[in-house]
Amino acid sequence: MIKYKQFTDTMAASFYENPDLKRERQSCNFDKDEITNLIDGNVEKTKYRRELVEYILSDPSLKDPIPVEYLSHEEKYAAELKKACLLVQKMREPVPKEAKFETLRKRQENGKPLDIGVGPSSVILKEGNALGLHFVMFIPAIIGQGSTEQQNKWLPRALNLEIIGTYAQTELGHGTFLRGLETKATYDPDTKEFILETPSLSAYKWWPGGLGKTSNYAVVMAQLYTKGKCEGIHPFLVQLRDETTHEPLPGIFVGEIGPKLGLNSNDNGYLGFDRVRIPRDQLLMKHSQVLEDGTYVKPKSTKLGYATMVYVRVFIVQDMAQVLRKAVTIATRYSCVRHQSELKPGEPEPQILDYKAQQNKLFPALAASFAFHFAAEKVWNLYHLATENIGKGDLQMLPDLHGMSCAMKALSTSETAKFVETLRQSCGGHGYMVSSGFPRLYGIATASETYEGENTVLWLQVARYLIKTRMDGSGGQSVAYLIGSNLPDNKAVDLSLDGIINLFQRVAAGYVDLAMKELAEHGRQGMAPYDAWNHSAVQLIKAAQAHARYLVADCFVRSVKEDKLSGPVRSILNELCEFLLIYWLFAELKTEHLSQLQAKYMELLSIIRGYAVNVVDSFDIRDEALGSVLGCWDGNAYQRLFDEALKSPLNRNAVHRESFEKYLKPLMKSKL
Ligand SMILES: CCCCCCCC/C=C\C/C=C/C(=O)SCCNC(=O)CCNC(=O)[C@H](O)C(C)(C)COP(=O)(O)OP(=O)(O)OC[C@H]1O[C@@H](n2cnc3c(N)ncnc32)[C@H](O)[C@@H]1OP(=O)(O)O
Ligand SMILES: Cc1cc2nc3c(=O)[nH]c(=O)nc-3n(C[C@H](O)[C@H](O)[C@H](O)COP(=O)(O)OP(=O)(O)OC[C@H]3O[C@@H](n4cnc5c(N)ncnc54)[C@H](O)[C@@H]3O)c2cc1C
Repeated sequence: MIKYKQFTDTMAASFYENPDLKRERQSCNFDKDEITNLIDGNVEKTKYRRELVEYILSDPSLKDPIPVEYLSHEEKYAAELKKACLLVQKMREPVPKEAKFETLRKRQENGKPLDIGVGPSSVILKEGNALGLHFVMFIPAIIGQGSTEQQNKWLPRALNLEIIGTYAQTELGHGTFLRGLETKATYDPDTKEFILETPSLSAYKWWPGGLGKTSNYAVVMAQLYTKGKCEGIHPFLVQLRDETTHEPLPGIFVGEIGPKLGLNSNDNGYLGFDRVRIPRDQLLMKHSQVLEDGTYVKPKSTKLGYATMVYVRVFIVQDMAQVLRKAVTIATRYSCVRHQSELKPGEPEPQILDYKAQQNKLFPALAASFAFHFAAEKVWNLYHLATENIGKGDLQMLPDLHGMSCAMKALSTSETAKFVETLRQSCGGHGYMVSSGFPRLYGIATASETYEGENTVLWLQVARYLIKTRMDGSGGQSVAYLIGSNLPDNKAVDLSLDGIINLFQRVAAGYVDLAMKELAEHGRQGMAPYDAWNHSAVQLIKAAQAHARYLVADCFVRSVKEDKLSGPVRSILNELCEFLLIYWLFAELKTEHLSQLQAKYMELLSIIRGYAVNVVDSFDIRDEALGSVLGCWDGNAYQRLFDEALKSPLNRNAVHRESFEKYLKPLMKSKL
C-alpha cells in the first residue's frame, strides 16, 4: 500500500502538472493572454490585476491559518473581518520597491490609490465581505442620492473608512414591496430634525449586509412624513454607533441575524429605532428636499430614489460572470484529470471530459460566462449614459435602464445558480466537498437570485415594460424590436448568428403576444386589470425570460463581431456564442427546427472539447482565489483532497477520545 504523504511539503509539488492537463495545454493554438486581456479590459488592466493579486497573496498576514469552515460563527466573522481590514490598510501603504510590483508602485507615485473595493478582497474572502455593502451600496447611495454639499461632507469620510456604512431598506415584513415599508421619518420643524421610528416588529430592518456588528452608519430607507403627509420612501443617512466606542447610540437596536445558507463572513443585521432624532440635512437631498419649514420639494421621478438598487443590479451581472468563470474552471480541469467507466469496451477508463453528456454539462456554462461578461459591459455603458443624462435633467432612458438591468440581473443569477449546481454534479461526489469550492459559489449565486430584487418580481417588472411597449410603442432601444412592424419576419430557419438572433426576437415577441391575449381574454371575462395580471403571471414571466435571453444573446453576437479580436479567438468566441444560442433555443423551438440545431450542437460540443481547458486557463484565476482542490492549475486533485481532509480537527488524533469514552463505548457495551 502506498502511504499518504503530505504533498505540499515536497519540492516536487511546485513542478507537478497532471499529464492530461499538460497534453491539452501543449495543443493550445490560440493566445490565452488575448482572452485574459479581453476579460480584464486591456493589457494594462491585466498587468495591474496580476500584480495586485500577487501583492495580496504574498502577504502571510492575509492567509488563513486553518480553513474558515472549521471556525465557529463568531470566529469566522472576526477572522474574515480582520483580513478585510488588513487588506484595506495594505492597499494604503506604499508598495515595496520590487520589480514584480512596478505597475502598482507607479500607480501610487502618480497619485492613483490602489483599489480597496470588493474586487481585490474577493481573492482572499470567499464567503462575502463585511465591508462589501460599504463599497457596493453605502458609498454609491451617497453619490447617487446626496446633494453636492452632502457629498462634500460625507464622501471623504466614507472613502477613507472613517465611517463604515450599509444600505438598510428591507424589513422583517417587507422586502419586495417598497411602498409598504413601515419605518417612519417624521419631520419636526421646531428642532429641524427627523424622528426615526420603528412602529412594529415587522418594521425592523432585517438583512442589510455588515449591519450586525460592522457598520456605524447606514443609509436607511423610510417613509417621509412632513406637514402631516406621507411623501413615500426616502433615503436618510443615519449614525448607528458611537464613532469611538462603537456602542449603539440611544434608541438604536441593532444586531446580527444568524447563520445563512452562504455568505457567512458577512454580518447581515437587524435594526430598530425608538424615536431617534437626526438633523434635517441627513435626508439625502439630490432628488427631493424638505425645506426648513417642512415644505416638501418633489423629485422629477419618484423612481430616482431606487437608483442605488439599479446600480447594484448591474454590478451583480458582472459578478455572476466571475462566479461562472470560477465554477467552470473547477469543473473543466477536474473533468480533464478524472477518468471513469468505459467508453470503448476493454479500453482504459477515459477522461470524463470525453463524454458528450459531460460536455453538455460544462460547455453551456463556459459559453454563458462570456455571454454575461459582454452583457455586463453593455448594461454598464447604458447605466453610465443614463446617469449622465439624468444629471442633466433628462430621464428618458430610465425605463429602458430599469427594464434591461432587471432582465439581465434575473437571467444572469438564475442561470448561474443552475449552472453551478450542474457543474457541482459534473464533479461527482468530490463536488459535494466544501473544499471543491462549489458550496461557496452556490451560496453567492443563490443569494443573488433573491437580493436586490427577488427574480420573479424582477421578471414581472420586465413583463410590464414589454406589454406596455407592445401596446403603445413607448419603449426604448432594448425593446425596439417589439414596436410596430419592426419585427423581422424571417420564416426560413437561418443558422447564421443574425438568423438565430432573429429567432430569439420572434420567440420573445410570440410570448409577449400570448401574454397580451391572455390578459385581454381575462379582461373580456370581466376580471379587473390587476387580477388579469396575476392570472397571466406564468405567461408574462415566460415572455420576460425569452426577452432577457434575446438581450444577452444580442450582446454576445455584437461583441464577437467587433474588430479587435484575432482570428483564432474570434472563432472560439463565435463557436461558444453559436453554441449557447442553440442551447437556449432548444427549450423554445418546435420539432421541425430542432433536428437541424441538434446536429450543429453536437458538432460544436466536439469543437469546444478541443480548447475548453485552454479557455478556462485563460480566465487566469490563481489557485488561491479559486479556492478549490478539484480545480487547481496542476490538476493534482486527489492529493489536494487528501491534504485538505487531513486539516479536519477530527483527524488530529486517531481516536476521538472524548466522544468514544462518553458515548460510543457505553453504547457498544450496553446490552438489550
Ligand atoms: C466581488 C463581490 C461582489 C458583490 C456583489 C453584490 C454585493 C451586494 C450584495 C448584497 C446586497 C443586497 C442588497 C439588497 O438586497 S438591498 C434591497 C433590494 N430590494 C429590492 O430590490 C426590492 C425590489 N422591489 C422594487 O424594486 C420595487 O418595489 C418594485 C420595482 C418591485 C415595485 O416598486 P413600486 O414602487 O411598487 O413600483 P410601482 O409598481 O408603483 O411602479 C412601477 C413603475 O415604476 C417603474 N420602476 C420601478 N422601479 C424602477 C426603477 N428602479 N427605475 C426606474 N423605474 C422603475 C416601473 O417600471 C413602473 O413604471 P410604469 O410601468 O411606467 O408605471
Ligand atoms: C444574502 C442577502 C443579503 C441581503 N442584503 C440586503 C441589504 O444589504 N440591504 C437590504 O435592504 N436588503 C438586503 N437583503 C434583502 C433582499 O433584498 C430581500 O430579501 C429581497 O428583496 C426579497 O424580498 P423578501 O425577502 O421580502 O421576499 P418576498 O418579497 O417576501 O418574497 C417571497 C416570495 O413572494 C413572491 N412575491 C413577492 N411579491 C410578489 C409579486 N408582486 N408577484 C409575484 N410574486 C411575488 C416572491 O417571488 C417570492 O417567491 C438581502 C437578502 C439576502 C438573502
